[in-house]
Formats: sequence, C-alpha cells, structure tokens
Amino acid sequence: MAKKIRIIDSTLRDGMHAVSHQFTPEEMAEIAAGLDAAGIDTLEVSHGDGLGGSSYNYGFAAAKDEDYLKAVSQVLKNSKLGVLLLPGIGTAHDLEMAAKFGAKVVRVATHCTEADIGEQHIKIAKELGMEAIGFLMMSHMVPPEKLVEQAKLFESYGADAVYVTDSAGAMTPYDVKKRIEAVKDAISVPVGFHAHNNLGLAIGNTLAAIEAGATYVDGTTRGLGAGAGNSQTEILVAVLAKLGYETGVDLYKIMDVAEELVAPKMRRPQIVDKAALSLGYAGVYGSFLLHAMRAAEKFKVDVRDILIELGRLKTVGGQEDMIVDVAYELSKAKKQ
Ligand SMILES: C[C@H](O)CC(=O)C(=O)O
Ligand SMILES: [Mn+2]
Repeated sequence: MAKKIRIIDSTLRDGMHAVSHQFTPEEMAEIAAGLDAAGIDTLEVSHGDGLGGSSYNYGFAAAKDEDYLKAVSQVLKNSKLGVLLLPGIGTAHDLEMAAKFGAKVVRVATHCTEADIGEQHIKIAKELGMEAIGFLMMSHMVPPEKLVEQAKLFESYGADAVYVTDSAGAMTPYDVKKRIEAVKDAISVPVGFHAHNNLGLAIGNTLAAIEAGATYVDGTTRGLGAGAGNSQTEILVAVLAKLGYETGVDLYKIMDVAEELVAPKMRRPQIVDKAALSLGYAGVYGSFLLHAMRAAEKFKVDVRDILIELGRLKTVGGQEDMIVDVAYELSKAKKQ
C-alpha cells in the first residue's frame, strides 16, 4: 500500500511574505478554491507572520485576518482551513476568531528553544476543537537533542503533531535527516517538515525528511514564500507520485493552480538570487529578506553584508528591528 503523505499548502500564508502580505481576500478565495479542487488536505491562510502579524514591525496586510478567513472558508468544500500563530503576535482572542471563521487547524510557531511559550495556545486550540500542531522555527540553530526536548514539550501540551521548521533554508539533507530521525524516535505523534529553498534544497530536504519519517510536509504553489520560497507544491506532488507516495493531490489541477491562478498574482520572481542565497548561507530567518532589501536600499549597503551580519549575531524572528540597526552600523563603518 502506498504510504500517505499529508501536504499542508501555505501559499496563502508563507506566500504572503513574497507579496508583502498584499493578497486581497478575493485573490485568496480564488486560489483557495483551486487548491481545494486539486485535493490539498489543508491550506494555511493569514498574514505571513501569522494571525495578528499585520503591524508596523512585520508590515501591514491588505486586509484583516477575519476577512481572509471568511473569504476562504466560503469556497472550501473538502480542504481543511489552517492558520499559523506565533504566541505574543497572535493572541487567544485571534485563535477564537479563527475558529469562529472555520479554521480547523492551527500551527503554534515558536523559536526552536521556546516551545514553552506555546503551551497556552495549544491547550486553547484543543478546547476549541482544533487540530494543534507545534512548529519549531529556525531548527537549524540547535542540535537534534534540543529539538527532541522541545518536541516532547509540545507533545506534553497536547499537540497533535510537531514540525521541524527550516525557517532560514539553511539545512542540508544531512541536517534534516538527523533532526527528523531524532524527533520521530522521541515522540508518538506525527512529525512534519517545513522547508525553505534558499540553498536550492527545499525539495531534496523535504524528501530527506520523508525518508527519515516525516509524514506531514509543507509546500507552496510556485514556491511562493519568504526568502527563496518553500518547497514548490506542484513539484512535490509530482516527485512524491513518482516515488509511489499518496498525497491525494491531482497533479494537473495543482499545476494549473500554480500557473493560472498564482503566477499572475506574483509581485516578484521567486528565485534563489544573491540575497536569498545569503539567507540560507548565513542561516537568517527567511522573512527578514524584504526588510533587509529595503534597509540595504535606504542605507546604501550590500544586502549580503546585512544578512551575513544578522547571521553572525544569531538573530531570530521578532528581531526585525535589528535589520535597520545593522544596516545603519554598516553604512557608518563604510563612511569612516
Ligand atoms: C512566521 C514564519 O514565517 C513562520 C515560518 O513559516 C517559518 O519559520 O519558516
Ligand atoms: Mn516558512
């Protein structure tokens, strides 16, 4: 029997980073209807930084979370509606609102050493009848043993699955294999993997994760996402079909969603350019990319220097203000 792999498509959440969070609810509804018809199990919707992300720090979205959720939930026939929440950015109130508008799945995303700040939200999600998934961001920054400790915490709070998340697209297949194997051995709920393509390894890393025991994997159509984007859903579907895995997704239909619905709405090409490659090389949070490009422009410094310095400083999500500090310091040093 073919092994089942669950694909969570994040075109309408991680993909929001690539369009500076400017999809409209109507655009989201059109893409969501296509993803649903193609057989996507779960699709994630919100600002790129999750519920409550629309702000000065992360950039304002074109619409409110509830407008996106309302628009998408109206067109879904089979796919589950998911949201992402970073505790502190999103609140319990946001989660209740998402449940009210039809969200059935929440991924509670924390830095890979801070699962404890997700306890309350996992528990609230369970009380609301939602599937709750722990999402350990920037997983390249810590060794497998640390991820195991954090995954166990999520499991102890009642998480239904735990993700190893390569937020910086900094891992090689070997890094992925070690982490997934260790987490898989330590917990009894499913393990997931979320890739970014900054080193051009998103699909390869996702396959390494599956071989190591992950059964939930993420994709975005056209690879739309932070940095160089994510594993491209339509490629993932094709590759997994060739390898004999069952995803439930119709290949032609998902190709058509990517080509006809997503591609025309893209604001910039989703490629591994020098800035995106620097993110993966330096191990920097993918959603820093557009902020760093703007800072490079403003302070007339090389975006690669900003990203390499942010990597050296081991900055993590939530420290977006550091991008401007680093750019400013580099510009001062250049003038001296
Ligand atoms: C808020 C981030 O964009 C979550 C994510 O997709 C990642 O860490 O990667
Ligand atoms: Mn991501």
